[in-house]
Amino acid sequence: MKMAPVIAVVGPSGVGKDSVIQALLARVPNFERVRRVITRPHGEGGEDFDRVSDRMFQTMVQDGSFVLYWAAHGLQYGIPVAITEQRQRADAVLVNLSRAVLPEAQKEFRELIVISLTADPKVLAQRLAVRGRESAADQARRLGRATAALSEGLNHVIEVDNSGSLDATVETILSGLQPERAYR
Ligand SMILES: Nc1ncnc2c1ncn2[C@@H]1O[C@H](COP(=O)(O)OP(=O)(O)O)[C@@H](O)[C@H]1O
Ligand SMILES: O=P(O)(O)OC[C@H]1O[C@H](OP(=O)(O)OP(=O)(O)O)[C@H](O)[C@@H]1O
Repeated sequence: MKMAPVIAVVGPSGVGKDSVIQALLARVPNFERVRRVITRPHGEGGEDFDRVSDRMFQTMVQDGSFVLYWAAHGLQYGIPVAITEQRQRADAVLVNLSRAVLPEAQKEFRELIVISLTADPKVLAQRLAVRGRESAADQARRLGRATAALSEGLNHVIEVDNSGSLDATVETILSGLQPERAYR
């Protein structure tokens, strides 16, 4: 049975994970993205996700609705089991993950490609301010996690600096993926 790779896009808040995922989807026909389940408060938008209460999230954990879940920024995030069906039909499945869950994700998905985005700290601060999803205090807290290092033992990591244009980043990623598969 076909089981396409999972491409985890990771990096600090404001680095451009969602923008890069969207740009890759626009560029490559048979990539899909995972719709995450998040306990994000009403009024805070973001990518296309399923908003649930803390209580509903706990029920979903108990019901086995997630292949992976974690807590960050005072929120809970879950990756639904439907990711398996996506992997059966797509050429790759893109997902925004916490850097902290990558070892677990590699165990779970087996074929995991990590795109680790970086950007100059000043650029990060400016992008969070422009995005304006969180309060200034929350933005500052998010910037505090900016330097978290990736775990050892990840099989396939592509590090890309997204301080420049999104187009340049997407080209770099596509060339990085190129050796194994023809995505263009
Ligand atoms: N290469 C880029 N150049 C300029 N602005 C960018 C770039 N990548 C992302 N942005 C902008 O930075 C902000 C944060 O991007 P986002 O994709 O939400 O990051 P993340 O998901 O990592 O928090 C958004 O306003 C987005 O439009
Ligand atoms: O452990 P870390 O690698 O620091 O990641 C922590 C969380 O930050 C991101 O969330 P989210 O997409 O809600 O926030 P962001 O857009 O501000 O990065 C990411 O998806 C994780 O859930």
